[in-house]
Order: sequence, then C-alpha cells, then structure tokens
Amino acid sequence: MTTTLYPSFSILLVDDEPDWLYSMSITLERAGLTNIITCADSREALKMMTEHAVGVVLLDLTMPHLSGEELLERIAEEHPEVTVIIVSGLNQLETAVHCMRSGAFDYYVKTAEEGRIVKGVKRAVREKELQLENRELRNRFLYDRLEHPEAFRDIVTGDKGMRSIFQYVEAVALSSQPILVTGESGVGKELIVAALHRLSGRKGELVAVNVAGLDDAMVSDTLFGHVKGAYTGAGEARKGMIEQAADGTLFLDEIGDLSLGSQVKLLRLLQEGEYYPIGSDRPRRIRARVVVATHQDLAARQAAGQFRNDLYYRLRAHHLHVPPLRKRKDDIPLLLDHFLGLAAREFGKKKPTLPKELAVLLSTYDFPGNVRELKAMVYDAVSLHQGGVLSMEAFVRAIGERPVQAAAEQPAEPSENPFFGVDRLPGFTEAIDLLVAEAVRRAEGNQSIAARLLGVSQPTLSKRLKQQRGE
Ligand SMILES: Nc1ncnc2c1ncn2[C@@H]1O[C@H](COP(=O)(O)OP(=O)(O)OP(=O)(O)O)[C@@H](O)[C@H]1O
Repeated sequence: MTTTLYPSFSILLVDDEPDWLYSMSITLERAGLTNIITCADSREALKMMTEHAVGVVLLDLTMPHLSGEELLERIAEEHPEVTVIIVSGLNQLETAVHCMRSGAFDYYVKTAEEGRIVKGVKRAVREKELQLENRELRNRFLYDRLEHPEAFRDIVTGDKGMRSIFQYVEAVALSSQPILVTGESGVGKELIVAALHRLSGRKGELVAVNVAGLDDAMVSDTLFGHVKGAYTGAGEARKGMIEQAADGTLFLDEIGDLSLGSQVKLLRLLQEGEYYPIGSDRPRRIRARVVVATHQDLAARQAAGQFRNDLYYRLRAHHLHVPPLRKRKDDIPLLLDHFLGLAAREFGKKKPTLPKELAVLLSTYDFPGNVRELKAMVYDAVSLHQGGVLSMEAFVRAIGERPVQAAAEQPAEPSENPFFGVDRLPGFTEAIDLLVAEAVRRAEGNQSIAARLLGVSQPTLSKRLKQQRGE
C-alpha cells in the first residue's frame, strides 16, 4: 500500500548519534510526521538539502567535523527559507540565545520530554506550510493562472470570484490541514470538494459522510467504526469512514448540524490526530485530510452557542466560500446551455433552441436553490420538450411557485437597501413610476416579465404604462 508522506516537504534530522536519529524518526512518525530523512555526518547535510525539498531541520550542536552552530549559519545563509530547530545535549542558555540570534526557530534539550519536541516540530511544520501556501497564493493571484484547470472541468463558470476560488483551491490542495467550504445549498460545494481531492494528489478515496440527522452514537460509529462485540448487536468489527478514507479525503457534509457532543469528538480528532474505534482502547492515527462543508452560517451558529468556538477557529484556517448564483448572474446563460446539453443527451433528444425571453426571465429570478434549482428547471423543461423552441412553461411554473427575489429573506447589506443614502423619499406616485420603469428596464421591455417582477398582472402593468404616457 502506498502511503502519502506528510508534510509535503522533508524534515531532516542531523546528528552524529545513529541511535538518536533512529528513535527520533520513530517518535515523529508515530506523531504522523512521515516525510523524514536523516543525516549522521553533518558535512553531508547541505548536499542533502539541495537534493531533497527540505522544509524543517532538526539539528544537534555537538558533532565532529562541522559543528551544529557552524552548520546553522551555513543553512541560514544558503537556505534562509528552511526552519531550523536545535535539539542539543547541552542545556546552556548562552548557546541557546546565540542559536536563536543565528536564525534558529526553536531550541530544545535532548533530555526534554519528547512530547514537547514533537509539539515544537509540529508547530514549525504548520508555520512552514502556511508560508508555502501564502507564497503559492500570492503567485497565483499575481499571474492569475491555474496550474490544473482540468481539475475544475465539471464546474461551469465564467465568474471572476469563482476563478479566485479555484486559485485558492489549488493553493491549499496539498495542505494536510482541514478545509471549510461554505455557501448556500446547491451552489456546488460538493464539486469544489471533489476538485480539492483530485488536486491533493492523495491516493486514497474521497469518502463523504453527511452528518445531518446523525445522533452522537451514529456519528462515532460511522466515523470511528467499532470492534467486534463493542455493544449489543455489534457482531462483527466495522471499519469507520476515517479508515476508509486513509491517504485520501474525509468529507464531512452539513457540519453545521453536528451536535455539540460530536463537535467535541471532531475537535479532539483534529487536534490529536488520533481516535479510538468504539470498544477499543488502542488509539489509531487519522491518515485522511478532513474537508467539511455547510450551508449554515457557522459564525452565527457560533455566536448563538450552537457551534463550539475552538472547533470553528480550527476549521476556519482554510476557508472558501462559494457565492450564490444570484451574485454571479452571468453564469446563468452558461449553466443553462450546459444543463440543456446534458439533459438533451440524457433524454435522447436534440438540444432545443432557447426562446429569447428565457435568459431575461431567469436573470430576474434569485434562485434560492442556486445551481441545483436551475438544473432541475432545465431537466423538467427538456423532459416535456417536443421539438423546436423550448417552452418557457416549466420555468414560469417553477419561478411562480416561489416568490420572485426570495433573497429578500437574507439580511440586507447597506448596499442592498434601496433607500440607503437617499435623503429625500420619493412621493407615492413618483415611487410607483420609478418602480415600474426599473422593472421594465430589468425585463428588457418584456411586459409580462416586468409584471411578474412587480407582482401584478400584465394588464394592470399595461394600464399603468398607458396612464404614464397619458393615453
Ligand atoms: N458550476 C457548476 N457547474 C456545473 N454543475 C454545477 C455547478 N454548480 C453546481 N452544479 C450542480 O448542481 C447540483 C448541486 O451542486 P452541489 O451538490 O455541489 O451543491 P452543494 O453546494 O454541495 O449543495 P448542498 O449544500 O445542498 O449539499 C449538482 O448536480 C451539481 O453537479
């Protein structure tokens, strides 16, 4: 079985004592840090650093030929981007201060508790990962490029904001830290998660678990699995989803609905990197990268005490928010055409021609169900289609079932308040005239669509327009 090495860069241990190199490698590997190389001759260290992508060095001080202090200075000069941690047999304040001044990230005494050294190495790895991600992100934005556009082939969009999301996805895809994907229902979060997994280069599977509606016991059993006889009815041992996702991605959907009890368990899993299958007292290491998604406003849930602060901050380190379709209306014609092709193929029909007014009608609608809703409308329309121009009926019916511009339920931003910054309110008749003119403009002159936007019948609107013209 191939195992994904973590982190993506190597951790180099330099010490002339082979026993220490061996025991430290094992300790770090047990803590989940598997990308380790060792060097027992300090004169070889710089050469190894040019041959391997080294991100962190653990360096002994007392070594023959080339001392740790000398090597530290050479590393700081030739590889300033590499983080060096001193692990010395000497507990000397003066030496420690000197090393820190020469650029060391941290200083530990070998006799110190191993757990502290491991924590220090993990902190250095985390900082290095963030540095690399930031650099990557800066480059991507600077050159506005996508390294792997093919990873996003299923996501149809021409929107700039979505393109920035793709760039962010590429920048964090290799990170082992959790990733939070938010956005209203139906915006395409699952597609983003699939791209994240594809780009992670992880050889394991993408395993998705929808945690909404699972009680604490079900969450534990599903994620952690159980040993045989763990509880009445557990006749056979069962692997948890964490294990199924080994060397892959564990995708926890609807995380905003996770109960407070299960939130504690998830936090512990992310912090310790360990879990216990139910009925077992032997911990297992998680080897999957965790991605979570929710359509809920986690910050609001956190403020209401329904979501733990510590978990929220842990999850938020890498956060991407997929905008609703109403905020990227230029995507509507692209998606319309895409789904039309898919639906026609699925129903074995010729791709229909679109009525001219359809794009206008759809552009006036807010799509509370986002892309999923548009897709359903198109499939419905194509299933009824008899040939020639596509009928608007399925769309008009679907939109009619929902109040137009249902997004009014969303909290209004100042810029969405039509009276924001307006000192003088228009008179009643003037307001109606303004409203009518705006609806006709948005409907590109189509009176039946404009009437729908205003919530009046078409004859009523027509009468009003005639009155305005003095007819
Ligand atoms: N940009 C897009 N291009 C093509 N298809 C899309 C796009 N966005 C969404 N879809 C399609 O719309 C449907 C809903 O997308 P998806 O399941 O990814 O949404 P979601 O945000 O995960 O929703 P939920 O929060 O309800 O789980 C899917 O069939 C998906 O393939």
